[in-house]
Amino acid sequence: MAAGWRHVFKLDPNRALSDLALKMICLSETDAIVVGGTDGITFANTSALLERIRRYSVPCVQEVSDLSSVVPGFDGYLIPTVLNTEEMKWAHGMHFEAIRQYGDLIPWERCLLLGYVILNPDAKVSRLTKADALLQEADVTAYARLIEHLFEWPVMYIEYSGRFGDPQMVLAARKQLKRAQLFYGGGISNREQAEKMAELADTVVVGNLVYRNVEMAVRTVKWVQETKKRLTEPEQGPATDKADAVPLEPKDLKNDVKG
Ligand SMILES: CC(C)=CCC/C(C)=C/CC/C(C)=C/CC/C(C)=C/CC/C(C)=C/CC/C(C)=C/CC/C(C)=C/COP(=O)(O)OP(=O)(O)O
Ligand SMILES: O=P(O)(O)OC[C@@H](O)CO
Ligand SMILES: [Mg+2]
Repeated sequence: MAAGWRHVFKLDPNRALSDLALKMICLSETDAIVVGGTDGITFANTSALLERIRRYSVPCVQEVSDLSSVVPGFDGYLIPTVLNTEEMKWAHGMHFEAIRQYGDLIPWERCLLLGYVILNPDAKVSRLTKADALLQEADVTAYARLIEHLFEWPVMYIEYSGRFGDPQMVLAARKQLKRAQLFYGGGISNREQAEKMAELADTVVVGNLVYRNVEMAVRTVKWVQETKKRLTEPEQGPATDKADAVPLEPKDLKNDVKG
């Protein structure tokens, strides 16, 4: 579901967004919109936001943080699980309860597990989940290895929600992840920050900036996409002067033929 996402916006149903700002976000050419937040998320405000986003063709998924606010009709469902918490309910307790009650109704093929490592101790989500957010690089390395090799989860999410994170921490995760997709989110507010995290993470999440400066938020799409393009497309060498180029001999061509 999320494969190929380079940039996503996370919109909070508990915050006001004008029609114009929403239009700018939906037409920004971001890869997807994630609807979710930590507090004040209800069925009513989530469905109202989904209805407004559905005026546009951008893919839209819900990040489930509370079972009572799951709304049918999203393209997919992101299911967070927190690794660096000591409270079992945020790791898999609430998930167990959800599946115990509604297991027959869950569209599994449209659900994607996000393995959160929360690194900002002052974030709401950190306080909510009682995360041990004061980690060392070696801890992040270990969590990344756990996700990549033992759990074989699809996504590791480095979460700094509300403040820009330490690129060294993201790099520590990056070095371990080949199969799993790396999400980064937290405090992206300018070009330098967007480009830095786009160099390290597979998917960059922009949230609060939408509510502070929507024009700047829209520009992060281009900065992330251009950084990714620069990293994947080999640099063009100096143009060859055709007059100096040595023509291929028939034997060279023959050597190229397989079989
Ligand atoms: C019929 C139909 C559509 C069915 C779908 C059913 C479905 C998808 C079921 C899901 C099954 C399932 C296993 C659900 C899990 C249930 C659950 C409640 C799990 C708990 C998830 C969890 C660990 C939540 C903790 C909070 C968290 C990690 C939130 C992430 C989002 C986040 C950090 C947002 C930023 O929040 P914000 O408010 O913006 O914060 P700031 O103030 O810092 O900006
Ligand atoms: O809101 P910001 O700080 O941009 O963080 C984005 C996202 O990671 C929040 O879950
Ligand atoms: Mg927020």
